[in-house]
Amino acid sequence: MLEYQTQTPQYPMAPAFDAINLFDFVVKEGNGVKGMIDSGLSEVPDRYIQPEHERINKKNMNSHVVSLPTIDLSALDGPKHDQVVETLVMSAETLGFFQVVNHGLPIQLLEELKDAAHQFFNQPPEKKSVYLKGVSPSPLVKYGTSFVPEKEKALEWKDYVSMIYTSDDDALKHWPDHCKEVALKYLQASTKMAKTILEVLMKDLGVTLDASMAAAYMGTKMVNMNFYPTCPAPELTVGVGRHSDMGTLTVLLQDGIGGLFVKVEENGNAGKKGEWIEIPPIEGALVINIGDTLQILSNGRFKSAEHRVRTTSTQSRVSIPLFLTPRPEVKIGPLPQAVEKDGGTEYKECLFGEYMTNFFGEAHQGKKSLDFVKITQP
Ligand SMILES: O=C(O)CCC(=O)C(=O)O
Ligand SMILES: [Fe+2]
Repeated sequence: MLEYQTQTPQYPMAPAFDAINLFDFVVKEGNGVKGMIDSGLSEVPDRYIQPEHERINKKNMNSHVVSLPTIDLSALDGPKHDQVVETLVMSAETLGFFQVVNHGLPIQLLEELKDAAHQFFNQPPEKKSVYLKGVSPSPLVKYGTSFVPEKEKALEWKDYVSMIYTSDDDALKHWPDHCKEVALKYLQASTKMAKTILEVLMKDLGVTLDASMAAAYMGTKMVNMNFYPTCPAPELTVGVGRHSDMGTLTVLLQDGIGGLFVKVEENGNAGKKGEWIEIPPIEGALVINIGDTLQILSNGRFKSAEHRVRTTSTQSRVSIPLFLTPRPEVKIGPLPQAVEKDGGTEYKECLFGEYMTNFFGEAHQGKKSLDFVKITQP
């Protein structure tokens, strides 16, 4: 790993931020949280202070060590095949989060990817703000901060860049130079791995994942690079608020800093219902989580996990998710095989595009996104 140094502050003294000024500086002008910190800020501005119940402090974290399965994916091709399938299915049915090793992605690629993320965000603000929504030279690249800043009372302590995949050529043409090659390799290899995992999970539902289904449910691919600058008071802020991912599967590379927490939905090996447990950083591992779409397709059997990210005061953190989602025109609803097994349907059908519009329509609010299709019993 390279050593990272925060850039020399660009202002000798912290500018006096009032609320509007701050929003313009961070969000509209694209300085991001990183620009705010680099300007010499030493206190968390009001706009970033979370209400008490959303803060991530020692009190509402698990106190005991939990053991989460780390799955050796290469064992799917050997005598332990059935055992690995069982662990994958069990993890998807309970926590909705697991980690994989021997996943086929070279460790060096993962290191290069984290380095590329640091390099991108360590650029001066004007290099990043060219990709702001509305001015970006490409519809495939978007740089921003928080989740939906205009709709959020308290902003998230995070900057990001999103890269949408349409083809290899487009990626190499449009994605930022700093990360395009490595991000594309990550996307290609992770997609292949995620397809294997989806095949296993679908088979358990009695569904054979053919090429057209894979294209339907994982047809949109997007790599994000998240950057969480150091925070002077982590107990007052969140890196990402409580949410579930909207798509089918997410593959996530996190660095060694930690701070990703998942809510336990049902009592089980992983912990007690309602408890937040940390997905510990494991070198060389990738985190996989189930998104809302797979929960819907499986008629509620596989759990899209609620998760959130804590900030730290010591070092900037990076994470790089690959979101695999349906294309907007794809209809999502419980698969007939799952409904037949369960004798009833939990969710109504909708177009994924409609689901997405609703998802981005509000600030992060846990798993509320699923209410959009949930059938409520009279
Ligand atoms: O940074 C992380 O570990 C998770 C980020 C996340 O949940 C997301 O981008 O959806
Ligand atoms: Fe997420």
